Amino acid sequence: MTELLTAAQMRALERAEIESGAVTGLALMERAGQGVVDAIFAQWPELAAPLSADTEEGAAADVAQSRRRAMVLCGPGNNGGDGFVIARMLKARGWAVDTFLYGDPARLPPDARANHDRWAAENPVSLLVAANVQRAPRPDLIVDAVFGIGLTRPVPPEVDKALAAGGDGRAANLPAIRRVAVDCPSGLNLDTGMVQRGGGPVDPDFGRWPATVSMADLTVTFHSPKPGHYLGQGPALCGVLKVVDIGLGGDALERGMIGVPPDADRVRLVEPVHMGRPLPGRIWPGALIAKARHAGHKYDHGHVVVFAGGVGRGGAGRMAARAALRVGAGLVTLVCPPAALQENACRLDAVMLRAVRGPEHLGDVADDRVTGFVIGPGMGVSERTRGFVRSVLARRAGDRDWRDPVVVLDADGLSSFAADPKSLFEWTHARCVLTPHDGEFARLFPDLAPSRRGAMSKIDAVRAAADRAGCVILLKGADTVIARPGGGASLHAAAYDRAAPWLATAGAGDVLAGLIAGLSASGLAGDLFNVVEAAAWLHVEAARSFGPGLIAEDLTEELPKVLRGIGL
Ligand SMILES: NC(=O)C1=CN([C@@H]2O[C@H](COP(=O)(O)OP(=O)(O)OC[C@H]3O[C@@H](n4cnc5c(N)ncnc54)[C@H](O)[C@@H]3O)[C@@H](O)[C@H]2O)[C@@H](O)CC1
Ligand SMILES: [K+]
Repeated sequence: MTELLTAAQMRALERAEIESGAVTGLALMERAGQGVVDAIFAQWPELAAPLSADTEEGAAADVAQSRRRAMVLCGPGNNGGDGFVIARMLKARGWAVDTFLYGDPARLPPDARANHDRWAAENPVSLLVAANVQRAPRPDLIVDAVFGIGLTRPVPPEVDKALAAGGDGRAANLPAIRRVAVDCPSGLNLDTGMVQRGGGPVDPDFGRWPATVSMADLTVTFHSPKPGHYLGQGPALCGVLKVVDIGLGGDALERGMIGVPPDADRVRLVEPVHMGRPLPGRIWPGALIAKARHAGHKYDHGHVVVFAGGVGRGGAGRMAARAALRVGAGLVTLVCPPAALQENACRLDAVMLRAVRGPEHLGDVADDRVTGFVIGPGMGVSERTRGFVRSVLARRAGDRDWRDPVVVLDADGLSSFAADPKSLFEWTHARCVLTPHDGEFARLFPDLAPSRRGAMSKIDAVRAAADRAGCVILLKGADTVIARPGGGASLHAAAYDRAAPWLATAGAGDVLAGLIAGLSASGLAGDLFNVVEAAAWLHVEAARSFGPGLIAEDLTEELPKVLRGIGL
């Protein structure tokens, strides 16, 4: 899986490399600039040719001259330094380049200053304000090198206006201006994926500090992607994301990345990739699917018990149960209130069915061979639900360690504790997985909800929640974050070429809960955190495989195809 580095980790890596004498900051900046230029021509090969009046694009632009033109917008830090390298390289390829700088050249950091001075010795540099940008000739390409990982506060209105002025589509009949962002579209926080909304002065044109960022068509980042490329607004703003190698070390970073949970201070992207290379699916996530590796009795693959709601509310539980069975649990039992027995009996075959009156009767149906529970979907917010949750969480290790059942708590199993989350956390344990969506998360961890957590990233919020609950937490979303107590975290992004918009459908979360329970049910399953990662990946893979028109039931039925597709 790919390591995601925070701004601080990226800086530390760069500093260590420079201090070791392996490379200079100036050399890194040169490689960064080269990487962006290479990525531009890889993305838009047509830009490598001079603009010609013979082409449709050239005719539309009514070209006065055939030279391609770039507008390079530079900021006050090393991101701006990259911009001056890119300006020089494009000019060397025959481009006309207009450069703009926000801030005082004398205050640029040394490497950026060196590249600015080298450029400014032969070329004019204008102040980065909207009026100057608007006056400049229309470019083929805008390079946004204003702020990168060094962004510390909202983008000032004058810079925001200047950034917007560059791409305001002045002539609607002209071909689009391509926009490349260096490290990130300026204003995007790469630790959080958020565009900071300021509480600062009111600008007459923009109102309060603008919370907009000009979207890029292509974003080129260095060494490793950052969490903000995948979290929150990141994917919508970055366009296509390219990561370029600038020769920083860090091979050791992926130590132990397969089969073990991430280090406490690390975040990784859940994907079948190791050290930058694709992994065969049968190795990951295939190796975590016990049934694919070991023959055995149905009990060897675990027994999952899923709780269903009352009359007319059983669909969620049934979908979770079927998903658990499909993904490999040896047997699955749905338990429901007696009144709902007939309804469920009409809908189930391979999934077994038992009626249970209340928590005190749970022992009648769930013996110590039960290896996993799913509790919450469709159950309703009630004292009855709380009672079942407590009685399930109280069942700890049987005679064999692996019989220590995994408990997946979702939906009403979580919301039932909104009034007193602490009374849930007294019971949650290391074999427990909470799978809230944003609303359920806010109910259990109000101080960690987006509206209250301030500058804290979603990843750090889920880490704090996992510490508090003492168990694995998966916070659902297009940017799904998984964290465990102690700090290790993963991000699963249904974004870029893994976008899965059809997954935003009722019941999809119930299927995910079932997948987690089904995958972890076997005594041969891997570490629980890794299994949760695999479930999140398979869930999105099934959605992508089915495609448009997906509803939750389809996820489970698509799973065999996905499993075959990864080589099982
Ligand atoms: N760290 C690394 O390993 C490398 C970094 N490189 C480039 O350097 C960048 C990081 O450089 P820096 O750390 O200098 O950071 P930036 O260039 O992103 O920005 C820092 C500067 O912007 C100012 N600033 C931040 N937010 C502001 C705001 N809202 N309004 C006005 N000013 C604001 C800061 O005071 C500082 O002067 C990366 O994004 C990347 O483009 C590359 O050259 C290659 C290697
Ligand atoms: K930028």
